[in-house]
Amino acid sequence: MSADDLKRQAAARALELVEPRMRLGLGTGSTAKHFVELLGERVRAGLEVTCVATSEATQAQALAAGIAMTTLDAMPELDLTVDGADELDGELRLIKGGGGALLREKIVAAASGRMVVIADDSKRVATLGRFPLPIEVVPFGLGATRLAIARVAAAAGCHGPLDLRRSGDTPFVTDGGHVILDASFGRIPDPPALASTLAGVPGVVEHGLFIGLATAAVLAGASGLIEMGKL
Ligand SMILES: O=C(CO)[C@H](O)[C@H](O)COP(=O)(O)O
Repeated sequence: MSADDLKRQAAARALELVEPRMRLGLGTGSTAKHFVELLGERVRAGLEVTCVATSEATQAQALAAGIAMTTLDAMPELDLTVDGADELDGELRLIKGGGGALLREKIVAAASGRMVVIADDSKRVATLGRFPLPIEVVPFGLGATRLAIARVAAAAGCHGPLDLRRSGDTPFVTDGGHVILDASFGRIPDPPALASTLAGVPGVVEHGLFIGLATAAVLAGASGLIEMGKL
């Protein structure tokens, strides 16, 4: 079975959690894309839900699928968000932002009563950090912000290059107009400590550590689905 088949299986399981009239957050990335596709099928068959997207890409996909979309201004509380992840550990702590949507993803997850992660089981790790941690920063003062991040990260036991994410020849720009530094730490010994110290750096808009946000996960692997937390 391909990784894409596994992602779709995880998405299909999460779809079973959706009930009529729910307020949903829709994630970003290849796994979340399966969920939106499957949700669209249910909506076209008569299911009523209202959704908020975590990126312009997901917004466009959902609208094309016929899903009713709104904003967090009109609907500031959501019942359930379903999103992918780049890594998750045994405590449902995540690294997100591989697709560059971490800021909106975190805002939407924080506005949701539940956040369910869908992924193939390759995303499960014992210790976060193998996947480079995306850190969204404002372009102004990038050099100073990068240095400040390196200093606070080192104090939290994290060392490694902070690479400006590129899209071809130019820096990758997020939906919010910011840029991303991908931090190759290899291992993050204390994710909550790093999360809080990064949040205090001027110029850092958001980082991809999601701590205490995911309430459950569905991981699809060759031997079936593994569920973590309370679905
Ligand atoms: O955080 C994300 C986007 O910002 C994605 O959820 C994450 O990158 C996982 O993507 P995929 O499902 O394609 O593996």
